[in-house]
Amino acid sequence: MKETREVSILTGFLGAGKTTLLNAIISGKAKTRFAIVENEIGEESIDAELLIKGDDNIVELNNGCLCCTLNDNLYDILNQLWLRKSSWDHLVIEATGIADPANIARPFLTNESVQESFHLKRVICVVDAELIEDQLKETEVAIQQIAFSEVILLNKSEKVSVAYLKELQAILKTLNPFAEILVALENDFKIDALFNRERFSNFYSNPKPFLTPKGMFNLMPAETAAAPKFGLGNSHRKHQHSDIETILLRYTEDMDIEAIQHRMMVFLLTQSIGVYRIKGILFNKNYENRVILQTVGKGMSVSTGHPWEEGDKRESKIVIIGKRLSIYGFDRMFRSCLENK
Ligand SMILES: Nc1nc2c(ncn2[C@@H]2O[C@H](COP(=O)(O)OP(=O)(O)OP(=O)(O)O)[C@@H](O)[C@H]2O)c(=O)[nH]1
Repeated sequence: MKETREVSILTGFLGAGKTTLLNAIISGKAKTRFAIVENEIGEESIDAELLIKGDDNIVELNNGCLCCTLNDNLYDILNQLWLRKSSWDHLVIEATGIADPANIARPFLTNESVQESFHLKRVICVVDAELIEDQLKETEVAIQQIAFSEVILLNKSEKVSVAYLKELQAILKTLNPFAEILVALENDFKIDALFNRERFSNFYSNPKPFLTPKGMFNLMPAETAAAPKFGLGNSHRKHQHSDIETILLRYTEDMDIEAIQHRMMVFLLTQSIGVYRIKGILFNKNYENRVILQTVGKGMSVSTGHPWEEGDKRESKIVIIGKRLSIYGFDRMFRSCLENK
């Protein structure tokens, strides 16, 4: 029998907890050797810096969202991974937070040569229990992600009441009655249960959401306007099939870590409408490690990242994802947090 490798696709809206789950998978299923494809919207990798480093084959794919540029890149990566298949057992593809997983799954469901070697076992959707209702109202892709998955992992459940959690499960069931819904409690991701579930054999490759309650979701039309370019090294991009855009800012000067936390707190409370996600790797020469700044909705976290090694390019990189973003405004805000500005 021909050798094959199993594949899981990890989907879920921006900030739901995909990378956090991936870290738990990598460290929790010690006997399985994972190959990981990390797809990011911006052209700069931030998530790879947030992953636990190990012997795993981690491939970063940051020159486009896999779901809209599908894509010689994925075929190249599958070929490369196949050549070194003796070093891994299971492939996990982490989609971007705004990807339609059906598009990523398509080659595994329709391309015979891919199917000969790679077996798509499941699509796992991580859901932010606190924010998903708003996300469902604002973006169609949040519905597509839930509708296409075999397993829905209701994450950040400690942030909502038990009664609301039940209500939420009923809403998710209307979007996808076939999926198994697991509730992650206090970072217990139920990894074995996640990996028990397999694809339904009769599931077609481009589903519409089931029984979407009429009038419940106000879906935004997609825009296709070209994004303006800004400055050296900074960029402003639009996802090809939605009005969600990305800004990347870089600074080589020392970032004042206290100042940026304070500034971000005020920003999140007063000005953050339309900003879904901010991820920053911050540099300050007085810190031996990278400082990781993240926001999801109005929540913010600051943590310690990997140490700076010799040869690393020492700079702060900040990615902002949302709608109708002003690169000038964000640049001004982050510049005001630089030391010796
Ligand atoms: N309170 C709480 N925070 C969590 C939980 N899981 C993840 N987070 C936090 O949520 C933020 C986003 O988590 P990520 O794992 O980076 O989310 P993601 O889905 O990979 O985000 P994108 O790459 O932007 O799509 C981080 O600050 C995490 O620490 C949880 O169960 N509870």
